Amino acid sequence: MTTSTRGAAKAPAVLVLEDGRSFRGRAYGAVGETFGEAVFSTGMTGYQETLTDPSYHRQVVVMTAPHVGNTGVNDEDAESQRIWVSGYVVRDPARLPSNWRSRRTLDEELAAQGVVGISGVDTRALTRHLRERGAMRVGIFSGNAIEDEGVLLAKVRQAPEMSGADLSAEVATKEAYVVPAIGTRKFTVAAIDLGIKGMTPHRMAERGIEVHVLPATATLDEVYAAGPDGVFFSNGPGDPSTADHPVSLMRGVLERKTPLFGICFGNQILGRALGFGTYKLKYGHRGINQPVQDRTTGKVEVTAHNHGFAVDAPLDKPSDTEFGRAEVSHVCLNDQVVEGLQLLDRPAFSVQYHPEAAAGPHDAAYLFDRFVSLMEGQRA
Ligand SMILES: NC(=O)CC[C@H](N)C(=O)O
Repeated sequence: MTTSTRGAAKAPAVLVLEDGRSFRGRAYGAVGETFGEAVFSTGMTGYQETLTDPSYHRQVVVMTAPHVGNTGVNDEDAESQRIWVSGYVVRDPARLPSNWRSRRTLDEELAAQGVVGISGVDTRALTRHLRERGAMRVGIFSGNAIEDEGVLLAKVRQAPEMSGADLSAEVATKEAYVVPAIGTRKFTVAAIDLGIKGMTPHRMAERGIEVHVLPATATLDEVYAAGPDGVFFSNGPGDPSTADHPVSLMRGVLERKTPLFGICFGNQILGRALGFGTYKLKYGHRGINQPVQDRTTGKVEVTAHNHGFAVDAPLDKPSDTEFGRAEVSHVCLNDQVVEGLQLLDRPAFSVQYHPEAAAGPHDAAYLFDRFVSLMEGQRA
């Protein structure tokens, strides 16, 4: 669908939203056409981690930071083997990246991986539009892909929606693999890969955890084959209302009372496993500066987010669920969205945001320590 052309940064490009609004600019990265859900990220740094986060599969990411690409692309910061965003929208790309770790320009990297982008867009105007109208489908067209806007709009309206999309299996590992503990191995964790970011097993390994990363399709027997002290459910793309297999897998883990931790998609899956609903946010939370309150301590942390869906659970009091009492442990202070869940009668909790902090502030690193405490508690 896309053709990558080196040095074609000057080709004209157009971005067309499904409600008919369009923005003109220049090609950035590959030249061709692409579609996805238009979402915006407010992170001022960490574009390489964003681009390679599998949770962005089928999304066209709009950067509110006006300058992107300043530190180029290095060989250390990718969160997975490839770029997952389906398109990239920036205002003013760096003409000359500068960083001691930089190996190539972002423009070159996007082109090499066939990712169609657009530059020269008033990304703040586009973001305000998405905030008012909500996340929606979008197409980016450049070079020969540019046609009459009515034709382009019809193509955008034929692209698949994010609601109802079941995407984990498209991004997750096909084969199980092990991330060894750093130093002495203290615990073994089975991590269900629904689109896991590389930093997540690393944060566990730093705490003496040997992480057995398993495909999204893993069975309960496969989960327990590693003899895990705990089970982890990762972040991932798509609509949590479609994640029936991970939900039933998690219910099996909850029944056995094995310590359980979930991040982002994993939080939505815990919500569903407990009988709560999930819903689509108007435009989601994406960036590295979202204020969240840990209601168990009252502390506020500044956190990294990337979610378009959320759990619908009562904030005011614990709920009685099939697995005992559950409460909302964390809440976003911008909009009161549920950002964490915990069970009061079993060793299980999850957060909607990203304590692995890649990119982002490290305020929430304590959550990995909480997981370790749960596993220690189970041994005592
Ligand atoms: N980062 C994630 O795990 C995202 C979860 C889910 N796909 C959402 O958009 O809400």
